[in-house]
This record gives sequence, structure tokens and C-alpha cells, in this order.
Amino acid sequence: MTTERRINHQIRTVGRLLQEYDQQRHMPLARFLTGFYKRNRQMGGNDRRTVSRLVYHYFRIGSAAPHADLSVRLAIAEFLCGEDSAVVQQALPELYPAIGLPMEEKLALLEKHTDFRLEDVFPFQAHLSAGIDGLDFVRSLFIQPDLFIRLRPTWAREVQVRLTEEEIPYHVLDKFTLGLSNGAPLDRIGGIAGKYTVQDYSSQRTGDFFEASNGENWWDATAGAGGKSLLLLDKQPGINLLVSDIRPSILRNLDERFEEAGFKKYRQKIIDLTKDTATILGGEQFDGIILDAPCSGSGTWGRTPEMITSFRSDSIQQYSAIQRQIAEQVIKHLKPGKPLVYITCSVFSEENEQVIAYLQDTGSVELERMELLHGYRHRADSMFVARLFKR
Ligand SMILES: C[S@@+](CC[C@H](N)C(=O)[O-])C[C@H]1O[C@@H](n2cnc3c(N)ncnc32)[C@H](O)[C@@H]1O
Repeated sequence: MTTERRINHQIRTVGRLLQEYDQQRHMPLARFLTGFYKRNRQMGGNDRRTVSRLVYHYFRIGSAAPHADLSVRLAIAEFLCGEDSAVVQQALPELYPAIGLPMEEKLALLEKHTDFRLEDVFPFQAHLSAGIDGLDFVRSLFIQPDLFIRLRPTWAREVQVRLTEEEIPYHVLDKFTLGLSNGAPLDRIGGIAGKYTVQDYSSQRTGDFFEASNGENWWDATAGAGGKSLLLLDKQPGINLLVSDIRPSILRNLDERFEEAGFKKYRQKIIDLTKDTATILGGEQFDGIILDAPCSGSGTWGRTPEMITSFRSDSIQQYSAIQRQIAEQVIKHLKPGKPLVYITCSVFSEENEQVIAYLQDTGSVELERMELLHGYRHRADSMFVARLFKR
């Protein structure tokens, strides 16, 4: 097949894929792609890799250039998000020589020569938390965030040595945090399972707000697969921990991760925090609670760019309402003077500062500190974390 025919074929495949995905937008793109390739076994490895890259780039430019032909829109996305591209060469040949320029210059060229407008990419600017640089945040969506691992304290040196031996490049962000390129073959390295954990850089930073003490009783109220709980236990193994979540299946993942990490002593419950918790917890009171709230996930859309166009702005208020409701529930189980650590991976003020303001207004808590974790500056997720005290 000539190069031109191959590219046209790949573009047609992307078109077909996008049409199918349109019917299944509830599904994460990564999962949809796995199914799509299973249904299209004739596609070779190269075609799969190219089609995946094109589709991810297509979503990275969000709502921009909506009326452009598929081939032109893909070329715009490739020009902006990539370093070389046969699609750009074919569909935007006049811009192709500039594909290696810095992003700022590429943006200016696109705005001059195509329908692309930076302000169209992310339609939720008005909702951004104060302190987020809207332009920098939008530009960060064009780049896939890095893979981060957290070294567990006892094995930090050992894991680093093994990565070096296996010639896996990494950069050190701090004592326990390494950044790696996506797809780094960590599973291939023998002897390090359970000695590190995959956890985003900003997610690791939320641990600075825990400050748990030996012998205290803590509750991770939306523990999910246990990322924050593992971080908490590595920082303070001497606590008594209750983990809960609404989803039994995710708590089974947590069990597996805890087992691999060697943590055996913890309690677990299925709790829906939108319902009365007293039926399950009675009057139990904790010395510390982590509420990593269900949220829009807008701070992580660099990893899931398909969300930029499937997310509806009225969902923000719905998330905000649930966050207020479940925060009020968990605060009932906090001892006076003890901390609630409220976390989201959202960049929207309604889910962040506005929830904190609401909780303060109820009079039940006092704010110690809150911070936006500007992951978009470090090829990481962006998050929000606040530490509040029960009055
Ligand atoms: C941001 S995730 C937690 C991630 C986890 N803390 C970690 O670090 O891996 C939010 C969790 O809230 C749970 N959740 C959503 N609605 C809930 C509810 N009404 N009651 C309790 N948990 C809920 C979800 O199942 C999800 O696991």
C-alpha cells in the first residue's frame, strides 16, 4: 500500500471508530479501543498504534475546529500534539515544516491558517478554581501526562537501583516520587511488586495534609482502590484504619493492593455516604477522615481527553451537591478538633473552594488550609486538597 493510501485508510478507520464510539460515550476511550481492536482483528500493530494516537489527539483539541473535515481536524490535532505526522504532511502540507516548533508558535500558526481557536478547546473556563491559569491548563491538555510512581519508604533505594539496572529512564521529583514515560514496562521488572505503587504526582502530594499520629483511628470514606489509604499507611503505619466505598468491586481491588503491600490490619465496610451512615457506623468517631470525593475528574482529563467533549456543565452542580451532602455525613463521625482531609481531582471551583465555603457556613468545621495542586505544570493531574477541623 502506498503511504497516501495507508494514511487515507487509517483516517477512514478513525472515522468509523468515532461513529461507533459516539454510541458508547459512557465508556472510557481506553476500554472502547480494546473492544474495537478485538472486533477488528485484521488491524496490525502499527495501524492500531497510529489509530489510537490519532483518536487521542482528536479528543485533545476538545471542541475546537468543529466544522473541519475529519482529515483536517486530525491534522490540526496532530500538528499541535505531536512532533511528526504523515497526516499533517498530507492534509496541512503548508504547516508541516513547522511541526517541530514550540507550542506557542504552533498555536499562532493554527489560528492564522485554520478554524482552530484556543478558546474553543475547553468550554468550562468560567468554572475554573481561582489560581488556575486557564491558558496553561488548556495547553496542558495537548500533552499526555507522565506516569508517576511512589516509592514505598522501606524499598525506595532498592526500586531505584532496579530501574537503573533495567535501563528504565526516570526523573526524581522528590525522595519518594519518580516520573516515568507512559508505557514504561514496570511489570517486566522482577522483585519490585508491592515495593512501589503507581500514583500520580499530585495525588502523592495530598499526603502532606494527612498528619496522622500513631494509635489514631482513621477512616478513608471513599477509599476506592486504596491509593490514599496506602499513602496514609506508609506515612503512619501505626493507625487503625477503616476503609469504605459504595462499590464492593473496587474494595476487592483495594484488598489485592493491600495484600501485595503487606497491610493486613484494617477494617472494611460498604457504605453509601448519601444515606444515613449511623445504621452502619453507629456513633463511631474518628481522629481523622479522608474524603477523596467523587468528582468530575476534570483535573485528570489530560489522561482521558474524551471527557472534554462528553462532559456536560450541568454535571458540575450535581457533583457539588453530592460532595456537600457526603462531606456533611462524614463530619458527623469526626471527633471535635480533629481533621477532615477533603480531596478532589477537579479544577472546578464549585467542587473545590465552594464546597469548603459551604461546609464552613454550616458552622461544623473550620478551615486550616487548602491548596490547588497545579499538576498541569508538571505533566501530572491537577487536584484540590483542604484540611478542616471539626468544631
Ligand atoms: C476519587 S474516587 C476515590 C479514589 C481513592 N481514594 C484512591 O486514592 O484510589 C471516589 C470514590 O468514591 C466512591 N463513591 C461514589 N459515590 C459514593 C457514595 N455515595 N458513597 C460512598 N462512596 C462513593 C466511588 O466508588 C470512588 O471509588
